[in-house]
Amino acid sequence: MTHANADNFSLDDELEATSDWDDDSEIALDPDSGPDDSWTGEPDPEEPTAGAMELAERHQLRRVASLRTELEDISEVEYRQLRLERVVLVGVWTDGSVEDAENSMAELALLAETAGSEVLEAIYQRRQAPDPATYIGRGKVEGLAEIVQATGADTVICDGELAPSQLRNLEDKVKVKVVDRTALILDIFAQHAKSAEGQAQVELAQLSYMKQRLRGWGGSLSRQAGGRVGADGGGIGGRGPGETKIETDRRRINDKIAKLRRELKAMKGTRDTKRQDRQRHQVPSVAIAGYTNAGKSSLLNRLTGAGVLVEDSLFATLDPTTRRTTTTDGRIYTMSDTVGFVRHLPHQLIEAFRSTLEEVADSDLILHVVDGSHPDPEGQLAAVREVLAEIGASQVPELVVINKADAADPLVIARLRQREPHSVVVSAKTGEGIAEALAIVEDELPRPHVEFHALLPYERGDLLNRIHQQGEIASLEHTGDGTIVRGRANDDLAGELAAYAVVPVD
Ligand SMILES: Nc1nc2c(ncn2[C@@H]2O[C@H](COP(=O)(O)OP(=O)(O)OP(=O)(O)O)[C@@H](O)[C@H]2O)c(=O)[nH]1
Ligand SMILES: [Mg+2]
Repeated sequence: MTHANADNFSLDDELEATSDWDDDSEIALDPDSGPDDSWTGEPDPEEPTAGAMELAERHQLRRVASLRTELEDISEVEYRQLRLERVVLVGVWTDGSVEDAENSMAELALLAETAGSEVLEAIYQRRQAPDPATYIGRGKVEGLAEIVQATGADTVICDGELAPSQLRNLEDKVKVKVVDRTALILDIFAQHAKSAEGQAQVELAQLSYMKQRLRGWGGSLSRQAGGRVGADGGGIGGRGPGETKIETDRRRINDKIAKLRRELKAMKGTRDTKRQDRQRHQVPSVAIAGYTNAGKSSLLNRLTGAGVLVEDSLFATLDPTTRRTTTTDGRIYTMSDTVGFVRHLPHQLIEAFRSTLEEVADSDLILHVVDGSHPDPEGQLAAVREVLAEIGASQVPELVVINKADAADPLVIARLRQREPHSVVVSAKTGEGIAEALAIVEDELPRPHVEFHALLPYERGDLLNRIHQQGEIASLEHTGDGTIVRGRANDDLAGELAAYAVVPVD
């Protein structure tokens, strides 16, 4: 580093004190008395009990190993099973206010707790940019080592995505495991993945992350493959004598990635079929998207009566749930819950979850849920829109659903309403605003576009039924010959109604 002053930024008065590891430069996040209860709140006793079994099961299975059998023999590069027990959080804050910095650290603390760890201390440093060698300023590494020792922490979690060399350098100095935010999020996903597809997606993301870091896991990696090559290591097509361990590992990871991609493709096939089915019948679809913990699953439950898991935890939902539901006038549509987003969602995860996220991009309407009681709802809206853009969903009509109105500051709600004119204020908890939200959704669902005028004989009650569910009725009259109906239907249904068309007489 050339600028000697790198560690001493005092951009404005309130930040002056953050230039050193003194008391003012640290925020200690006591998990039990966070500045906002919503961060660490106990599960609400009034919460619907649907999904409770799944919840219990999840808590029991907290420490799922993130990688399974096939990679077990990659001993040196074994993806560090994040046995995060007692952790110290470290951040480097480069721009924005102190409040922003503290929100970011609070979120990191929540993520760490979600992964099952206990946060002992959280500290951050104001800096123009992270140090290329050690992330925090080199002068501060000693201080961090002392904190680690004093608290008895076994892991340091950095609030960003670090280069392998930064992780290694820090590890050498602080003598405990050092991981970054990306690894932490991947670990949470690994713990929460339940369906075969979800597990494969997470594993794919982990392997991509790990592959880029093969060199980072210590000197022993460059060692040549010795006598202890397993059965699948030295067989047909096995590497030549000069192939190093790291090459072997990389090749195995690539093989595994290819295998997962194939499996995921097959699983996607099944889902695509279902989706095409819906599209063929032109069933409109609504996707619920939003920041993690915004209340997406709660909203789906409220809007459709689905018994989806709700948990005061980040990334409770990984598997998308789709529910069929009907408008008050009887039209059928679907509503899906999906994985939550977060600032700097690891791109490996977006990549791996792309097929799941495509459903959001393909929907007719996105309900963008934002937690009105969060300290930085605008930041969440922006982070979610960034991901939506990345998955090609920016063109889909969006209704902003400002949730948790029961817990939010009315001034914040007013501010959000002003900023997001196309929005509705609700509380999935109390039911406030839900009827209004539903009315807007029904109004914005795509309308069938083919006009028809048919005389349906009474034995075609099935067609009349379908008109009720999929079409729109403008007029209906029972006559001696059958029911005369006028209205609009989708292509499919209009085609079938053509056989009974009333020929206009001039
Ligand atoms: N006070 C209040 N809490 C709510 C409301 N809606 C949801 N919550 C709580 O917020 C937490 C998260 O709710 P979920 O529905 O699981 O949120 P999610 O967006 O599906 O979260 P992930 O799936 O983890 O991304 C739970 O503790 C809910 O009880 C609300 O309207 N008011
Ligand atoms: Mg959820």
